Amino acid sequence: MEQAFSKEAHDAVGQISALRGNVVDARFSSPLPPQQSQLIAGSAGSVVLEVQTHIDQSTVRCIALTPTRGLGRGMPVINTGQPLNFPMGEALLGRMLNVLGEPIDGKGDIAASEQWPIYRPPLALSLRRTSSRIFETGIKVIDLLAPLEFGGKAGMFGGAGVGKTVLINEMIHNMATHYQGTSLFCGIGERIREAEEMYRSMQETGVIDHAVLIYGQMDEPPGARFRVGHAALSVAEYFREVLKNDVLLLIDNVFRFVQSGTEVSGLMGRIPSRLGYQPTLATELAQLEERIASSANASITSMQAVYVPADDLTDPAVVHIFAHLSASVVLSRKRAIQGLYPAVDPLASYSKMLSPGVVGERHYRVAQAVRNTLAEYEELKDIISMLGMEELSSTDRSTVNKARRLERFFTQPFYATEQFTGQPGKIVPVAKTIAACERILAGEFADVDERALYMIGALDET
Ligand SMILES: Nc1ncnc2c1ncn2[C@@H]1O[C@H](COP(=O)(O)OP(=O)(O)OP(=O)(O)O)[C@@H](O)[C@H]1O
Repeated sequence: MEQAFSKEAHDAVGQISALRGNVVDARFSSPLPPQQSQLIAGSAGSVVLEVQTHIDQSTVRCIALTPTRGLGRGMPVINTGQPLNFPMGEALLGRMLNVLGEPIDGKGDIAASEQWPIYRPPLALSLRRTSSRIFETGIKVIDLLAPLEFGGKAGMFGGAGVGKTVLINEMIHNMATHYQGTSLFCGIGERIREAEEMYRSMQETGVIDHAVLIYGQMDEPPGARFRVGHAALSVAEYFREVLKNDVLLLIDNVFRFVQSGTEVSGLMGRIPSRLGYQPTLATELAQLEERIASSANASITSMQAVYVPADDLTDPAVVHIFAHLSASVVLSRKRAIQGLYPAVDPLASYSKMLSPGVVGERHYRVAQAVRNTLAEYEELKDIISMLGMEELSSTDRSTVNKARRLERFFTQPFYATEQFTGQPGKIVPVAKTIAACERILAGEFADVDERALYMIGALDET
């Protein structure tokens, strides 16, 4: 039976009874620490453990949040009597922390105003607020075909190396110019180098003054990667509820959260479910995603990179993530290979905001026409590859002509890639994108070389 955290249990000392890598069993003679309790062990309490299950009347099984080097059987374990806590306060701004709330930017201690547990119940439905505002990104293809919801959850889906991280970095950059709230970046299980790069680029653009970065990267134990998302959510909730700031929560990468859950589940000896995923996948994901919500005080808008294993959009983890989002931007390898960056697949991407009531009649009409043209082109591709363009009717030829120009117009130079493309980034207001697409659809550029539309910003720059 689940017990509550209690003060009496505080400082109760147990003993390590078994140790297998990141899994530690500890025996207590006093009441067992409840699930999610934080235990400390090792010299100077350097090893942090979290209780996962009770395996019998006197033993708990824990997962380590820090490396377990130096631990051994018979060593003492101290029950802190509480779950993992994270420092909160304005002092977090401009800082980079790990899952335990320790600074990792070498800038000294953080003067926190209070400590919050990393697990908090999701906001009650009656307290949630939704809006039908659009979160404009300045990226043409996203704003037109998969507009993001202000206070909603958006996903950037893609296989390895198709541009998810670049896209998230670009959004961080674009927001610096027009977003007033706090940015919270949560790195889960990605490369350590990426954390460094992001910190540096945020310093350069000045975004860092309004940002908090929290990392559990690929070199950390699965327990740390599994819990870092919850720590970031508590910080987001603190900024929303206490400081009443709008929060932009960027997560790179949510798939790694699911994956760390799989590792933890395997370590705990649970029998895997479909494709080796943990049987608790849906619950674990919902516990994280459901906390991302907006209240009357302020909003949390989230953008999440989602790695798609083997480019398979039917992977169970990916399918579960899709279900939580109000906008899904799908990146395609085919487009990336053609150099059509950002490699957004216009037909697979989706947003529930794309309705006339939200974006307006004109935007909706243009987006539908663009989609139809691109879908027709997709269907004609087989015929073209077998018989050539000459065999197409003049109407079909005109469709292909427009679709190819639209595809090129949807490419866009990014600030995030400026160093290696040598091309300065461009932000395009959605109104200009709509007007440009109308002109392309009307056939105004039929005789213009399609390359003239490649990697430009707005049309008036050509
Ligand atoms: N908008 C873009 N413009 C030009 N090149 C790009 C763009 N987006 C991505 N690329 C190229 O693709 C590479 C991989 O991008 P990125 O690191 O964002 O991929 P990813 O999907 O996050 O990969 P991973 O899953 O491995 O983390 C970049 O280093 C760059 O060469």
